[in-house]
Amino acid sequence: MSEWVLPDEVLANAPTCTPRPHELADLELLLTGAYEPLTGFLTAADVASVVARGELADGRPWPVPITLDVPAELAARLDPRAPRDRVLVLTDPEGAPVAAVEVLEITPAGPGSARLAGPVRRIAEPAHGPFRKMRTAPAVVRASLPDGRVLGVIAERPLHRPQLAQIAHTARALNAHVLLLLPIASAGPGGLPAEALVRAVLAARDRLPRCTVVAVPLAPRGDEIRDGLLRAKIAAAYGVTHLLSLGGTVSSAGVRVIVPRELGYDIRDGQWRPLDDVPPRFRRGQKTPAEIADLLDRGSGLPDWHTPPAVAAELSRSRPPRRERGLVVFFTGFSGSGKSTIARGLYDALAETGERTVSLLDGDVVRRLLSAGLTFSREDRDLNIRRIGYVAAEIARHHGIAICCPIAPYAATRAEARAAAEEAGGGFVLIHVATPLEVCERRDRKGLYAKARAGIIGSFTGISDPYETPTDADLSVDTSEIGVDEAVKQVLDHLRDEGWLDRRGW
Ligand SMILES: Nc1ncnc2c1ncn2[C@@H]1O[C@H](COP(=O)(O)OS(=O)(=O)O)[C@@H](OP(=O)(O)O)[C@H]1O
Ligand SMILES: Nc1ncnc2c1ncn2[C@@H]1O[C@H](COP(=O)(O)OP(=O)(O)O)[C@@H](O)[C@H]1O
Repeated sequence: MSEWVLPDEVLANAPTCTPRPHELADLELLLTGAYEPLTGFLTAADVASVVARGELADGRPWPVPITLDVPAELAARLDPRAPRDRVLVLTDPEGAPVAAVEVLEITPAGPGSARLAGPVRRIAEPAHGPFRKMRTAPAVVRASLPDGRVLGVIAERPLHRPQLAQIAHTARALNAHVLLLLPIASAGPGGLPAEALVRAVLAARDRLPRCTVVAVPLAPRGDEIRDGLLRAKIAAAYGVTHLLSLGGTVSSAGVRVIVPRELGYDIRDGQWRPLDDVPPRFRRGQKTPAEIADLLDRGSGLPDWHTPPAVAAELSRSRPPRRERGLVVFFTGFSGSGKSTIARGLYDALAETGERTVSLLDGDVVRRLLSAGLTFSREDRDLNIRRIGYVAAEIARHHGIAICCPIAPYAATRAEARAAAEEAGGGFVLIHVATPLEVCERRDRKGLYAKARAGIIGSFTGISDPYETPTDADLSVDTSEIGVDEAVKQVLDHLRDEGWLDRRGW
């Protein structure tokens, strides 16, 4: 790492900041040497050069900008020209100091934000984070590897039988030691939490050749090619000579990339072998991630021929069947469209079966208690929906069903409610009660449309205030030509079809 030495009083008086999760992950990779040759966050010249040419300003190849953005008012307290006033202490989310950055450059980075560049130095070993003992530094890993070839495998998804066969075959063919790299910085594809991914991969360990396992705080940045190059660079830092590509793009950056042949399951003898070697009528293919997710959601279990039972058990523990998971049923639509009426019908049906605990976050009750005092301005409507979304997500976290029926006119806030439920491990079913405005206005149960037309009440949804029609509704119900029972039935059928409820009738 860097050579500079800081007096304690400089550190003690330095401002502090908790970087965002992906910046903390980058920080750890900088500190452990996994980002060799980088020693700190990149300067603007380096960033421009990396973006334009995939190399640092001095010409050394580097695929991805590694940057640190902080609030502008914090940056204003730093002076890159004054050695005693240019140190920023970086803390973990609990506020414990982890590292110091010697800020040599400050550039604007969008409204209210500044980008800092400069070398980093470790202050204390990080104390928290799952699988900490597996986060061995690259130099330590390299020293522990046997001589000869090292086959790197970046396990971004759980390892099923075909991948296990590919790893075993390639390791044998190359006569290589296997180094399994487990990305742990963010949830994996399909929302599988990083800890669950690690458990699922480790559940297959007895089916792997002898191997070294390392957890790496590596998160994708969304650019497949550059992400692939970064993965290869990091793998090389850990001592990998050959990298097995298991689906994600892996580009060569000093290591040989092996793209294995696709395998098929041969039902004649229960072996996985190259697809072309198995006649189609005896062949079963690998399941796609979407098919695997669907089997788990329905609670059907993953078949033994495809997935070792220990891996399947770990996966169904982290992604239980939908009928056991929490759920938010979120109705949206104009006033008078039928949201509350259908929601109450759904509530009664679920209460009758006793299958799940159900909470109805009734619009009137919400506005009287949870959101008392809020108006119908955009800000207050958004806050109202955020509060509903928060409570509903907590209900889902504890495996209950929450039924919500606000107008929720803005797509972005509905998306926030969906994200909150999913983050809590629950499902989110958005039901657009798509009854046309004219029908709602004709019903005018509370006389509010008449008042809105007369201008007695302002900002009325559909009349003098916007309603963003959902483009992401899971179900749409128009109540203008069906009765209440039929509307409730459509919702129940959908929830049953999608596996959220038992098929048992009532
Ligand atoms: N300006 C204005 N715009 C829309 N609605 C109004 C307004 N003023 C009062 N009401 C009554 O409040 C109910 C909507 O409240 P919500 O909490 O569902 O609205 S929002 O989701 O926060 O937009 C809604 O009740 P429902 O008919 O049950 O939807 C209206 O009766
Ligand atoms: N199929 C249907 N589903 C729901 N409500 C219906 C249906 N057909 C007619 N209605 C009537 O429409 C009105 C809907 O009002 P409400 O449920 O309070 O709407 P919202 O909660 O969307 O404001 C009620 O008077 C209800 O009886």
